[in-house]
Amino acid sequence: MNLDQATLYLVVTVVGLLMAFWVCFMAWGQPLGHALWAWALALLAYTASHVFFGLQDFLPPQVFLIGGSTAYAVALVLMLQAVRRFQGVAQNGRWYLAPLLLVPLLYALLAQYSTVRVVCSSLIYAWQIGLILAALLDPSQPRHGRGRYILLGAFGTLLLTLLARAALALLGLLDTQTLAASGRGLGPVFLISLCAVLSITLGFVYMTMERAEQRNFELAMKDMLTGLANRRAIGDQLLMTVARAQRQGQYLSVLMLDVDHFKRVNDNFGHQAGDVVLSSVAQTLQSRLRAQDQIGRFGGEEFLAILPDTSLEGAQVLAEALRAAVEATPIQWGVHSIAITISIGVRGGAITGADTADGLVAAADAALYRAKQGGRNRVEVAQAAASAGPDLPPSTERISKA
Ligand SMILES: Nc1nc2c(ncn2[C@@H]2O[C@H](COP(=O)(O)OP(=O)(O)OP(=O)(O)O)[C@@H](O)[C@H]2O)c(=O)[nH]1
Repeated sequence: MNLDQATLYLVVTVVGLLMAFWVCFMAWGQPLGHALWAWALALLAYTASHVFFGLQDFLPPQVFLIGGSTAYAVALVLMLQAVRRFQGVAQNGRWYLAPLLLVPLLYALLAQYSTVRVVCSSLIYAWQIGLILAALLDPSQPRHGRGRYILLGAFGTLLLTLLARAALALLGLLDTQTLAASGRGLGPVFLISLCAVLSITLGFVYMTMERAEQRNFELAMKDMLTGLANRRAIGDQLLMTVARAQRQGQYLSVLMLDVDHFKRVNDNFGHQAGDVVLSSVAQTLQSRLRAQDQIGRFGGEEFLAILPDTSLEGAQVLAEALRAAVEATPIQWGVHSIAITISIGVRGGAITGADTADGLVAAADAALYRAKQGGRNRVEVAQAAASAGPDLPPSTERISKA
């Protein structure tokens, strides 16, 4: 492919600088350790490598080849760092920095062996990209997100291009002498490299935005202390589940759970201990629910569990199991073992068209109230009339007003 080299390098340089500028713009206001800053630096190094090659008519061959190749290795090191910073994980060992030494040495020491240099440099870059791909495929990291797939595709293409370059050079199908003397003939490689760098930058920015969106969603819907759904999220969930149960004529049970004498925990051991107790109780409860069940923090030390397709008897058995599990799991706080119990109100069974989310919660709440009155650490079932409301607690519109 005959491409005007000067134009190509100019395009790559301008596009590289523009992308670096936009990534800096997005990173503005973030701490310097933020992944976007590392990515912006990577783009600058990538651009610098093409500036070196673009100045090939004005620089001695050794200078533009060593400078350009080393800057490219720097760009890949920084991209790996950016991915690891994004993941909040440190890269193991220091081996990933080796190309910063190997590449210039390769070009300085093996000046006359152009084929060896092209093959070795391609393999070194391919190894660097392999490290980035391994980081992206790290099983300890979340495996979803379209940005990650864009990065995998683009880095994968780049890796195959470099391996093909090494293979062609080895087979004598690439004129490495001309490459070494002038850098000419690199056109197709740089064109693919430009497309790949555009794609991976798009993928990286997209990945960052996806995570910001996910964090915002979690902030809006999750209780930060316990990690459970917050009141709004569990309320929304209940509205949807009630509508579905009514449509499909299914059972639906609701549990209202409240930690007994929680104020004493705060008073005796401090607020921090109270927080630990709450998150530990939340974990115990959640670990005993089925996948289809939902639980959320409804108030200070109060939890709401939604049990779709569950009869009253089933809900009673589960409530008793939850009560026993919390009682059997004292919470360690320094040298203290804090014994915790919960009281549970159950509203279970068939749902009619007249039932509402507020009504179910109010009925479970009334049953909880009786469990507290009855001595705590017990399960009480809502009476049939409870949802009509004779002995309901003051606020009976706890979902629709949430
Ligand atoms: N540590 C901590 N305490 C909380 C949190 N939210 C609410 N509380 C406290 O929970 C306590 C609830 O006290 P009460 O409503 O009297 O209930 P209780 O002591 O559990 O008594 P019963 O429910 O009647 O058994 C209050 O002291 C609140 O300050 C929280 O997020 N962290």
